[in-house]
This record gives sequence, C-alpha cells and structure tokens, in this order.
Amino acid sequence: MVTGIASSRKNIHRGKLMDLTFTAIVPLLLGSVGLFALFRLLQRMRMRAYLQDAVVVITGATSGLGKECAKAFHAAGSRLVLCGRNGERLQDLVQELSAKANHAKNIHKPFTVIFDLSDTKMVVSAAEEILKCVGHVDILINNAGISYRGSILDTGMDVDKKVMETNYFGPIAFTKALLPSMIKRQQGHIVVISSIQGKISIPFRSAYAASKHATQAFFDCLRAEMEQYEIDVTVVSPGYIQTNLSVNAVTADGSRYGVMDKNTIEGRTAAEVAQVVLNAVGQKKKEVLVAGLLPSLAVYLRTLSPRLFFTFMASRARKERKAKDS
Ligand SMILES: NC(=O)C1=CN([C@@H]2O[C@H](COP(=O)(O)OP(=O)(O)OC[C@H]3O[C@@H](n4cnc5c(N)ncnc54)[C@H](OP(=O)(O)O)[C@@H]3O)[C@@H](O)[C@H]2O)C=CC1
Ligand SMILES: CCCCCCCCCCCCCCCC(=O)OCC(=O)COP(=O)(O)O
Repeated sequence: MVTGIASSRKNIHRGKLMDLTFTAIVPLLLGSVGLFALFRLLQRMRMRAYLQDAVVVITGATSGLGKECAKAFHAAGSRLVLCGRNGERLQDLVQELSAKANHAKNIHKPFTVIFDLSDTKMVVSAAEEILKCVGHVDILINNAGISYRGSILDTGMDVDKKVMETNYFGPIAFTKALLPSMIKRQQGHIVVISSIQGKISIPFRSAYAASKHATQAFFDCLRAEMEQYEIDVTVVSPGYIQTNLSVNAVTADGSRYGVMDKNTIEGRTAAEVAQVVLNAVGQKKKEVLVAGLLPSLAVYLRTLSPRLFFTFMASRARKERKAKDS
C-alpha cells in the first residue's frame, strides 16, 4: 500500500517534470535556436549588403593572402582595386576574376594600380589616382608585406629600414592619403593584416616583429581617433599561412631567404584566412586572431607571465642557434 502511494507520487512527479519539459524547456530551447538562426540570417544579409558593390582596395594582391582576399571579395560582389608591384601578375588576376564574373554575379571589372609601398611618393600618388578614377574607397585592406630572417647582430640598418618601410611606413602613408576622403563621407573601413608577431616577438624575426608591433599600435590608435567619423578599423593577426612569405623574406645581408619553412607549409591555407578576413570585415570586427592553440596561449602568456614567456623565447633562440651551427 505504502509502496503503491510512493510509486504513484513518483509518477505524478515524473508527469509534472514532463509537463514542465514540454511547456517551458522545449519551447525555450526551440525559441533560442530560432532566434540564433534569425540573428545569423540577419548578420549574413547585413554583411552581403555591406560588401556588395563596395569599393575594396587590396595591397599585395599579386600573391598569397592578398590574391585570395581578391577572390573572396570579388565573389561577395565588391568593386576591386588591386594593388601590386607587378603589372603583369595583376592583369593575370583580373583575367582570372573576369572568367569567374558571371558565376560570381560580379559586374565590376577590377581596377589595377602599380606601386611600391616602400616609396612614399608613389604611395601618395597611387592614392590620388585611385580617388580620381574610382571616386571613393569603402574598404582599404593593407595586406602587402615582407618577412625577415636573421640575427640582430648580423643585420644592417638598411634591412631593418626596408622591412619597416614596407610593413609599416607604406601602409600608414597609404591609409593617411585615403583617410581625408573617408572622413568627408563619414564612411570607411581600414583593415590591416598584422601577424601573431604583432603581439609577441620570436627570436630571429626582430625587424618583422617590430614592424608588426608598430602596425598594431598605429591602427589601435587610429581606431580610437576615427570613431567620431564612423570609420571602422579591423586588425587581423594570423598565424602561419601557406604562402611565399618565408621564401620572399629578406635576410641579414639583404638577400632573399628563398626557403619555404616547415611552419609555413603546415599553416592554414590562404583561402581559409581570406574567408576569415571577409567575415571579420563584413561583421566590422575590431580585431581578430587567426591562430592555433599554442600561438594563442603564447599571446596570453606574454601578458600574464612575461618571465616565463621570455624563458621560452630564450630557449627557442638557443635551439635555433645550435641547429644553425651544427
Ligand atoms: N604567410 C604567413 O605565414 C603570414 C603572413 N602574414 C601577413 O600576410 C600579409 C600577406 O603576406 P603573404 O600573402 O603571406 O605573403 P606573399 O609573399 O605571398 O605576399 C606578399 C605580397 O606583398 C607584396 N609586397 C611585398 N613588398 C611590397 C612592396 N614593397 N610594395 C608593394 N607590395 C609589396 C608582394 O608583392 P610582389 O608580388 O610584388 O612581391 C605580395 O603581393 C603580409 O602582411 C604578412 O606579413 C601574417 C601572418 C602570417
Ligand atoms: C601555458 C603554455 C604556453 C606555452 C607557450 C609556449 C610558447 C610557444 C611559442 C609559440 C610561438 C608561436 C609563433 C607564431 C608565429 C606566427 O604565427 O607568425 C606568423 C607570421 O607572421 C609568420 O611569419 P614568418 O616570417 O615568421 O614565417
């Protein structure tokens, strides 16, 4: 009898629980999933509208990440201005994109501009040419850059300056030349491709890491100063990407490194990172890290326990020196 009452109480309790599940928890879960799906749909629609027909200027469009960004933004319907040092390679890319034009429903033929970022005069006149021919710039993607391999003791100042001119002074000169027209329109978006090495410095990359740290600092200041004009700034900090960056890197004596590093080969594909750039721009993110667990942990370790971080880096320097000497 007692067990019968207990079991019927248990059944009533179970029934109430089921009622609660069906009347409250299930609708709540379904509602949340629905709201999330609606949020994602609206986000995608807003992003599509933002990128469609937008004038997007990309530096370093002749290879690697820049070329993949060109393909991604072209597929999103943007009106491209492709910048590089090599006119022939820029034209090859225009051909490649035009062949895809019908498929991608992009009616805009990309405009090309040839200039060297390490020449400030050329940079300024390139910006003038763009504004004259295209009218305005909606999104500027400062992507071009070079890397470096060498020890500080062996490296001449000319090499430090070359890396700084290309990775820092060039992009800031180009940005400064295009900013006034953005301010006038109270509209614009500046993007810069920095690196994990804009947040942490690893041995034998002094010039490169310094140029990327300077880049991070400059564009963080710019973001704050441009808020009043409604101009957005996005800093993208990738880890290793499968491009020719290491092959094209400059060494201590100014010569080309010419080696595709193992870390580079094992990196993300440029197409994958370009998609992250597209989404970050479309969602107007202020900054994005595109790296695996270890580099991301290293970024936090640098802030939370600098001593430990410096110990790791010193040991890395010792190992690399030993490997080079043997
Ligand atoms: N690959 C990687 O592991 C990582 C790359 N990055 C960053 O991504 C960006 C793109 O590099 P990535 O695609 O990897 O490398 P690539 O070497 O493939 O591309 C670099 C691009 O920059 C251009 N460039 C170099 N110097 C100049 C110059 N003086 N004036 C104008 N353009 C120049 C190159 O043009 P040209 O063809 O004429 O040489 C090329 O188009 C760089 O800023 C790099 O620091 C960040 C993190 C990781
Ligand atoms: C709590 C445990 C934390 C462990 C952290 C240990 C330290 C690990 C070191 C990781 C270093 C990552 C370096 C990543 C560098 C990078 O991704 O650079 C991207 C580039 O720009 C590549 O350019 P490069 O010319 O160097 O090929």
